Amino acid sequence: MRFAKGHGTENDFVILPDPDGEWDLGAAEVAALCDRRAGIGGDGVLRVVRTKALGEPLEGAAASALRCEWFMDYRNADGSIAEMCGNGVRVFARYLRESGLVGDTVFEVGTRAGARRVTMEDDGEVTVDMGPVTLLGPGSAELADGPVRGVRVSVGNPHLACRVARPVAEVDLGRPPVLRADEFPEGANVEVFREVAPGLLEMRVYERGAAETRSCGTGIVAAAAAATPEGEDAEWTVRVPGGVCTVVLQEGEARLRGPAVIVAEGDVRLPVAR
Ligand SMILES: N[C@@H](CCC[C@H](N)C(=O)O)C(=O)O
Repeated sequence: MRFAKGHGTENDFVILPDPDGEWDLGAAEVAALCDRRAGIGGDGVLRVVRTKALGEPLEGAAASALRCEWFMDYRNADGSIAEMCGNGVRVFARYLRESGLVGDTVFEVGTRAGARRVTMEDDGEVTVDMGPVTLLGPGSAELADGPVRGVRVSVGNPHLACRVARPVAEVDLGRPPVLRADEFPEGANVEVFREVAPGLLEMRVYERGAAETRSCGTGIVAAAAAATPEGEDAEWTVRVPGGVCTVVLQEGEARLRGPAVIVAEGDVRLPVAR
């Protein structure tokens, strides 16, 4: 099967073109592809499928995706399904453009969180209209080095964004955060962030379905929203281990801008032997 590999601020993905929905991709296959020793390696898989060939109902928040030609079928490295990926959707857009599947510089991509408009910028970056960002009240988690408190945020997918007083490099993200089931029945991505200067955040993330990653676009938006006084608009630059993105928060919605590159293309055997 053909594949490509790409990343956005080093949040890296295996891209599987499956325009007509011929692959029934199971969790074990996704995990094998994302394995960094026995597979290709990645924080997740982006299956590139025509929305009409997806083969699953798109209802509720996902329904607006029905108007999009292309759908980003996102899988975490452990094979679980996620609603949205802010770095992934930029990489997905880059792949659609580079492979000639889309000719426009502004277009929409279908996701399980709904249609997301992407803009290919002249400087090589990609901007995504991330849709509504919803603050859901306080939440908490137990990290390897102690408890943290934060804000529960939905960016289409669930987050706990925690402001910390110390440099984020000092936080131990070596073990999966323990979350409360009543706060996060579907699990969550956990961000720790610190305001290092006005308008500048540093952030690290432990992703649901993966582990600590070098970046998380929806997590960057969640941290920016948690750092902003409620009800206000704001613009943030967010520094993560894999690079830098910017977030504009306006009237309860977010726009995320950052790099997205394709680094390799080739053939992979499915199933990947482990
Ligand atoms: N890395 C992504 C988020 C991927 C999904 C996440 N792990 C989840 O399960 O919600 C991003 O850039 O947003």
